[in-house]
Amino acid sequence: MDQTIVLVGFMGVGKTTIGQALARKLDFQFIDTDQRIEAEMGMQTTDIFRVHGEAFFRQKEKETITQLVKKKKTVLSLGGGAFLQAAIRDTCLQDGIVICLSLSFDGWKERLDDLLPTRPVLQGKSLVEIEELFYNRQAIYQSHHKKVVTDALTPEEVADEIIEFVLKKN
Ligand SMILES: Nc1ncnc2c1ncn2[C@@H]1O[C@H](COP(=O)(O)OP(=O)(O)O)[C@@H](O)[C@H]1O
Ligand SMILES: O=C(O)C1=C[C@@H](OP(=O)(O)O)[C@@H](O)[C@H](O)C1
Ligand SMILES: [Mg+2]
Repeated sequence: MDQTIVLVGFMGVGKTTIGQALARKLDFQFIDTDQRIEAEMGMQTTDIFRVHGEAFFRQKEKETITQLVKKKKTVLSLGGGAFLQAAIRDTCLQDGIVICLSLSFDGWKERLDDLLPTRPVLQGKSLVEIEELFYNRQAIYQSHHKKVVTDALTPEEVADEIIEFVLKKN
């Protein structure tokens, strides 16, 4: 099993945290596409959105993911908006094993205060608007090979469930 494992799901669900645990357990390279874009631009995501705009970020996201998904023995954690683009969904489903991380809105709400400062998409929105975004976004995450509900699991346990799936699949 050497295919790239792609983690998708709404912001704050745990893609970056679980991706790191998963890569360590599999001895795969870990790449977070937001961190990759931030390093390349020398700016935080929030500043990229503010200075260059969301369309610019989405274009960078597409270029970055299209290239990285071709790698082997890699865990690729995407940003929560990446699957808005059909081209990203298609390339990830074709070249990678796509794992959708899912969390209830009640569970997610507990993380809101931690997420607000670093997630530009949440800024200036009321809780009702955020809840609407949470549910509206769910449709794009239905493109996957496997879904893991993470509410009652630690990052390590989620990683173990993903490993069980990918080993069975191959
Ligand atoms: N399974 C989990 N249980 C509890 N907290 C978690 C879990 N996964 C992630 N977190 C916490 O949720 C927050 C967002 O995690 P992060 O990995 O940045 O999400 P994402 O990359 O999907 O936006 C962090 O504070 C992280 O520690
Ligand atoms: O959902 C989104 O549109 C975004 C999610 C973020 O990543 P996380 O899902 O890792 O928070 C990051 O890519 C950017 O702030 C936009
Ligand atoms: Mg992340």
